[in-house]
Amino acid sequence: MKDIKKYQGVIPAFYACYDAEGNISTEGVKALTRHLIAKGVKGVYVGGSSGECIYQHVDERKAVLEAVMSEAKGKLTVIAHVGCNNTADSVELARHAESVGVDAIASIPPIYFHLPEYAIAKYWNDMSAAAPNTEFVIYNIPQLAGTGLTMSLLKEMLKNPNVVAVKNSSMPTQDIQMFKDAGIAARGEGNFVVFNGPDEQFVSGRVIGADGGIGGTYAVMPELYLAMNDHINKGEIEAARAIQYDADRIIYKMCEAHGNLYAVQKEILRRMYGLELGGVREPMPGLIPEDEAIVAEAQAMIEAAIAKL
Ligand SMILES: CC(=O)N[C@H](C=O)[C@@H](O)[C@H](O)[C@H](O)CO
Ligand SMILES: CC(=O)C(=O)O
Repeated sequence: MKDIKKYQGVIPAFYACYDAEGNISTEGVKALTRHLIAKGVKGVYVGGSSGECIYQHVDERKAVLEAVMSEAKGKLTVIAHVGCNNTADSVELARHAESVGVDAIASIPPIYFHLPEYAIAKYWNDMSAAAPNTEFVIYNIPQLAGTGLTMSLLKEMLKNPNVVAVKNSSMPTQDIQMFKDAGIAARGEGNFVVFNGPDEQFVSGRVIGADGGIGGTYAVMPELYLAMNDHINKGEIEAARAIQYDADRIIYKMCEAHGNLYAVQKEILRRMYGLELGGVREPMPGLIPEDEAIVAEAQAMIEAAIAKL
């Protein structure tokens, strides 16, 4: 691990940014990047679930990453999720990500077919080989990917020296401990990172050993996660927990909408900051008029929680 510090902290998952026609808006991407820099986050996780990666073409994903890099270079840690559902496209994105100078690449396992572990390892290692000077982050999100990271697969991946981290989105926080322990056993203290995935348990994840967090709701309320992180660093667990409860209530409220969570969050960013990031790509459901009250309520809850800090 060259520099563990760049992974310690709050790393929002970047939202897909579209124009009114549903095409990629590089202006939106740049504006969101500048917005997050101004909020003081540690980095961004580009092209993951929140980036609607599985609904975007390879060329679109390259354009998004280039637009992020044009604003973020030297200011943010950039982790580019490059997984596609076939190896060739993933390898192409990995090579491209290294060429634009990201800090790390990341990938989910292959989805739909439940492939043997040796095939998953080869898929990840092929991407990593296409970005040989770039660190690699395993994205474990079994409830969506359909395949979970096992200890044997992690041990196999640790043979690749570029594998420096797991972004863990499984729900048991115990998984963070197990992955961290195995990583440190192989690499030594300070040389392996685990990111907390579920935003609803950011505090728990950090307390059990996550070095930082990557999350889909950080970008809409970074102040809350930055404050939780500061409190944890100071050992102020009760204060961190109180903010976690606020964040969780806000997440549950946003999830009440008919429209997808990402659509709700982009609409809130539009209302709070004038950021024009568009909607979500089908088949994800967009907002409907009945969502108006939920969006307004969630925005008010975010503003109230920030005002309490
Ligand atoms: C399953 C899923 O999408 N997990 C995300 C990443 O880990 C989280 O950041 C969620 O978006 C967040 O916790 C809201 O439920
Ligand atoms: C939430 C998250 O980490 C992602 O968008 O991939």
